[in-house]
Amino acid sequence: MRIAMLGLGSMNGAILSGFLASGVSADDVVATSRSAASARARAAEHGVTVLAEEDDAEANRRAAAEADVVFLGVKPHGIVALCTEIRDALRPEAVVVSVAAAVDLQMMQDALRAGQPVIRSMPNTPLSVGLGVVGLVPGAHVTADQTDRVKGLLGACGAVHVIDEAQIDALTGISGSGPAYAFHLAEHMAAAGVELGLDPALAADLAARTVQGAGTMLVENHISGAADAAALRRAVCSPNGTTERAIGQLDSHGVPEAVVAAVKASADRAAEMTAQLREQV
Ligand SMILES: NC(=O)c1ccc[n+]([C@@H]2O[C@H](COP(=O)([O-])OP(=O)(O)OC[C@H]3O[C@@H](n4cnc5c(N)ncnc54)[C@H](O)[C@@H]3O)[C@@H](O)[C@H]2O)c1
Ligand code: PRO
Repeated sequence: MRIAMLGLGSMNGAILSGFLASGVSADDVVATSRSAASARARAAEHGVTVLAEEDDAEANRRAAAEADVVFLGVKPHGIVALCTEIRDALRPEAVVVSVAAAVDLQMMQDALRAGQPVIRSMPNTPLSVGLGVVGLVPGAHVTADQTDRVKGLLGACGAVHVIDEAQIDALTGISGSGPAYAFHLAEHMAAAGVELGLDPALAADLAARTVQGAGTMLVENHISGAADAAALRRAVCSPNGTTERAIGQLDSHGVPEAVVAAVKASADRAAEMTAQLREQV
């Protein structure tokens, strides 16, 4: 299966790292970027061909023309223009997969040739280490076989959920944006350790491995059905112990409400962006 990755920034770069680690051959991937300098840097980093728009105005069309699956990894406001740009270069059976927030299937289908298969996705950056989460919304012209092929590709680097388009903003609020919430937590746990006198490198290591361990334990218990997040949290809290005091601080500082507000804000922003993009097309 030949793969094109148009726009090799944070998200498409993370997906590409996941693909290569899961056994996709670098020879089967052609990527594009805007500048020649970033194309060289990304090619050296991943060992794949990266064409630069700066060198070749046809870079995206060339990469798309050969591909069975085309990942669109540019910012949301650039997706429709990119669809229009590659429209006539795509093979009719090539599956276009957008990773962009807010750009709905209709906007992409309208910009591509009639009948072109399109999948809207919401991935997250831990795909780079094989622990991603992806929401997939197959468009009207996608066959079950094409969905399975994309699901198989992404499923080798994370958990894939096929969902309705109406659910994608909520999924974005949890798993699309969510890695940033976990990084934010680790960032501030480490900063507190430094305030308490720890060496910054030690504090960062403690925070990172604690988030990793808690995450792995949570997923294992979730899969087996043995315990949910609340039960695992309670198991760390000895009565009148250190953690109970700490969780009391999180609760009295409004952290549970803040997390709910954060997830909703991400979902609401996605919907707001969709409305703005619809006004522009
Ligand atoms: N970063 C995340 O965690 C994340 C998660 C889920 C979805 N997304 C989605 O991924 C998309 C990209 O976000 P990102 O964070 O990777 O941004 P980014 O800025 O890191 O990457 C975008 C890349 O596209 C390149 N680019 C722009 N126009 C181009 C063109 N015409 N041809 C070729 N390359 C072009 C840019 O140079 C840049 O490298 C967005 O639509 C976003 O909604 C991002
Ligand atoms: N990053 C993108 C954003 O912040 C989409 C989800 C994660 O808009």
